[in-house]
Amino acid sequence: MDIDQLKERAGPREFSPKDDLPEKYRKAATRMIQFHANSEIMGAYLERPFIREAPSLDRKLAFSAKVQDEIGHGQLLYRAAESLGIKTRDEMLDELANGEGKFLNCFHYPLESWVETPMIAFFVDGAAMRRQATLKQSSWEPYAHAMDKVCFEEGFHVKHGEAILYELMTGSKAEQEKTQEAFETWWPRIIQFFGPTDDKSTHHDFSADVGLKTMTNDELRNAFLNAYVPKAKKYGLEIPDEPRIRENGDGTYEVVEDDLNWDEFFTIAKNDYEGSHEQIGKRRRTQEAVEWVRNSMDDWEAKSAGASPQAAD
Ligand SMILES: CC(C)(COP(=O)(O)OP(=O)(O)OC[C@H]1O[C@@H](n2cnc3c(N)ncnc32)[C@H](O)[C@@H]1OP(=O)(O)O)[C@@H](O)C(=O)NCCC(=O)NCCSC(=O)Cc1ccccc1
Repeated sequence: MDIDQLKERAGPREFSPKDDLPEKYRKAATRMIQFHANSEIMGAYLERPFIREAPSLDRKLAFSAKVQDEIGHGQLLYRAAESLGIKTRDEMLDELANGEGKFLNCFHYPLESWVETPMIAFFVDGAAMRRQATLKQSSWEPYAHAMDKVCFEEGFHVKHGEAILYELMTGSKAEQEKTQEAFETWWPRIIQFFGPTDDKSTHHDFSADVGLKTMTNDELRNAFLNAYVPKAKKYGLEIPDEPRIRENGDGTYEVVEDDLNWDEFFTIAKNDYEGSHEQIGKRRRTQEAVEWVRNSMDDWEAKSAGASPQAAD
């Protein structure tokens, strides 16, 4: 199939490994799904310390389950990317560890205190849900299929983050003030979650033409603002003055996109931000620390393949 035929056929869950697809499509889908898989893993690394630091047993259990879910999503997505035949899962994991793998802007910043946890577990997860719900209609079937499980679990994550936000915003005055401070720091990054403005999005048009993406970055950003500005207010958070958010008079919102720091965003998108090196370094060290496990498994597999059936038993 050539690109024009593919564009004509493109639709929800239309393509799978049994189709003979042009390399341009397979590369574009790999770039997008690899980015997604990397983001799941790097998000889990930020949240992992809170398994220990959470203030109660229930919260520790919930964080433990969430981190495991996110790592599971990453693995599922590497498989969905691998099925395009461009890169193996191991190659993608190596790229993440050596700084070539790209991932979500929000996960290049440190997450240092408990009051910050709902910024990821409620707002970033809520933003992720918005986008992922649309990706259930993606044209690469293994990706759309993975989204069924990811969205199901992500729904619980958002509720978990919302419960923490509620607890903090109905807690002591100090907790409320610190949560507001965390919100002011994270809010612009969360708005940038949806990627560059449509006029600066280099990949959107092709991805939309071949059915990988179904909504633009700005459409999703606005849909998120419409749902989450009221939610933030409901819990007593004040929307910061910058970036300016316009209320359109019909219950919808828009951000003044020029108020956002796009230079910082694009530095992050290239893994060149100071925090990027720190987060990637953590991932690399963990991958190196368990190299012996991978090597033992490879040895075992090689030995099993060489052994007679009786010997393998
Ligand atoms: C929307 C976009 C991410 C980007 O649109 P496209 O049309 O593909 O690109 P576009 O031309 O608009 O951009 C130009 C350049 O800018 C890059 N860039 C863009 N945005 C970002 C960004 N935010 N951060 C950093 N870089 C960004 C982009 O890669 C490109 O760079 P390149 O030229 O390749 O070097 C799309 O790929 C997509 O839908 N991906 C699938 C969903 C997905 O990945 N979700 C992940 C979150 S899952 C999660 O959080 C779950 C969780 C929650 C809590 C805890 C743990 C886990």
